[in-house]
Amino acid sequence: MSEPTEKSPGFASPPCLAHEIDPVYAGTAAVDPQQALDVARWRKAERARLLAQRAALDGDTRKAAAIAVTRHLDAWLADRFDTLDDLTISAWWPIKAELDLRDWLATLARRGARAALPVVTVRSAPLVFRAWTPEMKMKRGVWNIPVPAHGPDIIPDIVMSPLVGWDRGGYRLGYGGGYFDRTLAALTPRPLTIGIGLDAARIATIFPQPHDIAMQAIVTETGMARLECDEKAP
Ligand SMILES: Nc1nc2c(c(=O)[nH]1)N(C=O)[C@@H](CNc1ccc(C(=O)N[C@@H](CCC(=O)O)C(=O)O)cc1)CN2
Ligand SMILES: Nc1ncnc2c1ncn2[C@@H]1O[C@H](COP(=O)(O)OP(=O)(O)OP(=O)(O)O)[C@@H](O)[C@H]1O
Repeated sequence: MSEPTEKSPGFASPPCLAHEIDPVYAGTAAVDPQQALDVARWRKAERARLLAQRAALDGDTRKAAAIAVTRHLDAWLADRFDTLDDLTISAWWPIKAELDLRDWLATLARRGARAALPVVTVRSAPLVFRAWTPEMKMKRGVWNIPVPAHGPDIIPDIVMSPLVGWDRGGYRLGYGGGYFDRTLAALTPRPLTIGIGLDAARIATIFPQPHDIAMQAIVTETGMARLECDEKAP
């Protein structure tokens, strides 16, 4: 499939922080419907390619990548926060060969922080988050993903989101539900956002659309990714 062309500036990676001041980048400018369709089609094919590439990795490679990621995350947290006390950090219950960070997530409670998982309560609406510990009773949510059966909705300080693909603008490709974008758009103040995935999942650009919200940092097994906007790095 050929790549969508960049007819409108709304489809290019915005220059750093341009989305804060320019309606084109802020997502309030008109979108060319044909181009939106082209991008959606292109993303579908890219997603399939990246998911197949990830699924083909052996389990040990994925496990090693997950451990490396948690080392980089710990270094980042230590650098950024004097203490983890009272921090709420959300991650995910792994599906489709995503990196499994659950052991690391479980250590957060012992370190004074709180782990959380995303929950789809309403289709095509923002995610909610619930506190998670390994002992907790779980139930099956959408796509059969286990979610905490009970507990109040909480708002994380840090939202870590799994990446199917990513680019150096900090933009992510997920499963196509738009859940993380909708969730981040709805949260004020916005939590810190960290995308987590494999180095090999990097693509030149995801052709960011007005609804796409860039991650402030991206961590892979090789470390904190260098992003085009240094200002975005937390
Ligand atoms: N492990 C994990 N948990 C997660 C996410 C994730 O990415 N990883 N999510 C992160 O978002 C949320 C679930 N995401 C979902 C994304 C899409 C669909 C869905 O129904 N997709 C449609 C196809 C959409 C399309 O291609 O346009 C489908 O399968 O029919 C469901 C849940 C919350 N939990
Ligand atoms: N803030 C929003 N409000 C309404 N619709 C949105 C919003 N953000 C994204 N969407 C819709 O969600 C759909 C999928 O978006 P996109 O391709 O960016 O998903 P994704 O980032 O890969 O998925 P996910 O975030 O679930 O991992 C798009 O059709 C988009 O219009």
